[in-house]
Amino acid sequence: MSSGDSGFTPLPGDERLSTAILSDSCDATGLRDQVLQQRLAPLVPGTRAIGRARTVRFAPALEDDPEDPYRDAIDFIDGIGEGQFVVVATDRSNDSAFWGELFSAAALGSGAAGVVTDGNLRDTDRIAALGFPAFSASRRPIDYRARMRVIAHDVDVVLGGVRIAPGDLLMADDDGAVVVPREHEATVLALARDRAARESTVLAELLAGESLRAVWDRHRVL
Ligand SMILES: O=C([O-])CC(=O)C(=O)O
Ligand SMILES: [Mg+2]
Repeated sequence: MSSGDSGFTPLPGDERLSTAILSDSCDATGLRDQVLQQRLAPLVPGTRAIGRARTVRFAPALEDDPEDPYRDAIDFIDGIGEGQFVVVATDRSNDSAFWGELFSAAALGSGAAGVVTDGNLRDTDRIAALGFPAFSASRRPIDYRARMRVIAHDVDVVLGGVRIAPGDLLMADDDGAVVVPREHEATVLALARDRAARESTVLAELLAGESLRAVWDRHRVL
């Protein structure tokens, strides 16, 4: 996908979608390995984000270009479009942070859905204050210059053992993150939307005092 491709536009009711519902819907489609094995936690509990993956890969590097040390990251971030979910793949690096307040501000200004990384974030209190949805393995305040560098963007990456292609649908919340390959998106989303609606009914019936057995037998959804 090029940086200009459109993002994901949620429909009314999509606020009921969750990673659990999308995961169940992937399972029902025969896609049983779409949930990242590593839980990349939101900076702010309760954060959820859904969007199209826009990928970037980092690898170790002991040198940088003192003239323009952030060139590749700047080029990547300036190409972010509405509804894109930034995916920063680092091979689980703890060598540096990869994303902070100012990258978040730029992404937010471009209408990005959020960022997820198997590495570290920094400026975390400030990212939280911006309200930018951010999910990471951990946090560390150290700059990536002359430690790590961008080696590619808009390529397939692997995060938490799951392959993510540019343009795949990605959702993250408190439970973890799920990747829906683009070619299966229509099927999985239709199942997920139906499931979300049925779960709302089930929830209401359970809260009204009906037995789990009666509700399960009627709706076959949990
Ligand atoms: O980790 C970085 O170099 C990026 C950073 O500080 C920011 O976005 O404010
Ligand atoms: Mg910063």
